[in-house]
Amino acid sequence: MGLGKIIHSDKGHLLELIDEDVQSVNVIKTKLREQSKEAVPSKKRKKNDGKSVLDGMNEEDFRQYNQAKDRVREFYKEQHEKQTMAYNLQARINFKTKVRARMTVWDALCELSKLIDESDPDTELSQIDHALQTAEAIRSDGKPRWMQLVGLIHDLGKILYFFESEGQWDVVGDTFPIGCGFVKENIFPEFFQGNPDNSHPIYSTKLGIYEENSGLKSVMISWGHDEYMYYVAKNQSTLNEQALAMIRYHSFYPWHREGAYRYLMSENDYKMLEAVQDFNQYDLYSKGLQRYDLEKLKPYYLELIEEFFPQKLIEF
Ligand SMILES: O[C@H]1[C@H](O)[C@@H](O)[C@H](O)[C@@H](O)[C@H]1O
Ligand SMILES: [Fe+2]
Repeated sequence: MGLGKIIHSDKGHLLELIDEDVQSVNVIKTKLREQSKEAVPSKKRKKNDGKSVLDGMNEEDFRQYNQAKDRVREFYKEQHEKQTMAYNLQARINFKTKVRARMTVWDALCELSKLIDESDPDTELSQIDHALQTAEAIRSDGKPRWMQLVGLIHDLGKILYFFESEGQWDVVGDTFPIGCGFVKENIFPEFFQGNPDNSHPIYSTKLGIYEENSGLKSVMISWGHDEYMYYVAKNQSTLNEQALAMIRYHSFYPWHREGAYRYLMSENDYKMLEAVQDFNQYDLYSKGLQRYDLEKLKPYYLELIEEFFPQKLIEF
């Protein structure tokens, strides 16, 4: 066992050949998690009204950034330093002025099998596994079909990595607002010291370029898979407002988990917050669950995609 088959190149972690090695690492990790669950009775995930496949997952087994590997720290140093207003404006211009690919949602999802997220301390599986785990957890809990689809595609924007990203720092990781002061509720807040916006006369103030409670709709959130996929889905699917909020804000942990940036929120954002928090449990705690067989699940999810994406070929 080892990471011999993961290629570390300037393109980041590419998963080559088969990912059997990675699978076995994850099997061991899951077993260890289960053992430690038995040994130490600790903070179990809060339950909803009914039973959930996530019941019993241990919150403290996830997002332990103080124990995270160097790759995660290094990732966030780069991300926090390079996500500037100037970069974000340019990224949006690039996005709007061209179509990177025309393909089906399913084919795009399959691309994710080549990507391991460097920013994530909780999974070393490829992103297609994570997509299926999230969608299947939502489906097993009997949630609506639109939410199952969100589970499947919430991280689909990570294909940006194969088009025109500068690395993983402008694709993955937790997100935060640009154009106003960075706050301590972000992970590794100390790394913002190296961001030029941190000493900008306006961007470094609490509200920055925004008006109090003017709503997250008008807030620029750091560019990456969430913003990108939000625009793709908003323009080309019939997904509802909650679904689009789940896609846009699911990595905005300082907001949905740590309670920060309330001063930017509108009334309506509180409704969105509830939806995003509901979604987050599936996104985060399903990482400890089993892997699924893509081919077996394909017919179910093809139908689901068709239901909400009227065109077969999507402009990415
Ligand atoms: O939504 C998640 C979350 O923010 C994780 O912390 C991050 O590592 C992933 O890249 C992202 O997809
Ligand atoms: Fe994500």
